[in-house]
Amino acid sequence: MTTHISERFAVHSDDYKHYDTEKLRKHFLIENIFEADTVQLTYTHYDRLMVGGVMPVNQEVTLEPVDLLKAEHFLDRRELGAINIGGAGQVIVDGETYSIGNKEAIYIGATTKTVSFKSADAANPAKFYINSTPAHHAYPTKKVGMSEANVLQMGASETCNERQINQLLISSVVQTCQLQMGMTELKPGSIWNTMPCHTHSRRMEAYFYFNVPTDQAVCHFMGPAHETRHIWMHNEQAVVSPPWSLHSGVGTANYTFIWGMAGENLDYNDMDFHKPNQLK
Ligand SMILES: O=C[C@H](O)[C@@H](O)CC(=O)C(=O)O
Ligand SMILES: [Zn+2]
Repeated sequence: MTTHISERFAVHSDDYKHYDTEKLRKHFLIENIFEADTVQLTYTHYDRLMVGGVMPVNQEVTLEPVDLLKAEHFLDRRELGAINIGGAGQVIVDGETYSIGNKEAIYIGATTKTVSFKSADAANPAKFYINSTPAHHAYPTKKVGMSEANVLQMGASETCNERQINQLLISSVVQTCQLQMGMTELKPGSIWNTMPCHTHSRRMEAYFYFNVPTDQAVCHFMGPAHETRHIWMHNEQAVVSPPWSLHSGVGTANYTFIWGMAGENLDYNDMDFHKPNQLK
């Protein structure tokens, strides 16, 4: 069993505008989320949000403390959210087993000592996409399925942005210190997410795109509204959105993505909107 962890420092928007494709990808794109029987993590210095994935195949995979945290247990001063995008799985938290199926989430509170992940069937493994943030209060661990989620219908087919936003780890559903997570599903024929787009300098955000057909891609947009850039993304890749950046994408087919946020305010709606005809 292995943990792969890398560290990403924060970028200033004045620097970002001079980046070429390679440098943009190096600093913002996270290409490898799932590797069999491995904990894959990226420690970002955007609100210290960690982005990663666990895909248990042949064994139970344990979340082990990493040297970067200098903590006895991974979650001593952190909270964690996981959403399963694969087959049926289990998350074992301090000896208690939670069954987490496809599109289901679990919130794991700070001071938890042990966390491990299992798949029900190695031929159809669970894939837990993970976000973890610093936390200074221990809220209870809670499973959140689609029946507990707060579901929003957004957009319209005329503007190619008809989508369902499943707010899973949101303050009306589960108590967290700063983490918010959910999953947005684009309807067939709709390809634009988060359009009209927005910023929220109180919080950073990370997007994880999946259910992207192998011969298709998603063009993700970032930057201040007057200075946008794009990153072409493939299936099961994540992208970090700094507090100064909008985050929106257009696919060559419909797709699904998980959004996760950290920082100030647990108010999902406190966004500053940018109309399409204001973008540059
Ligand atoms: O701050 C909130 C996030 O950017 C996403 O939840 C937006 C989103 O899923 C969408 O509009 O499709
Ligand atoms: Zn946002």
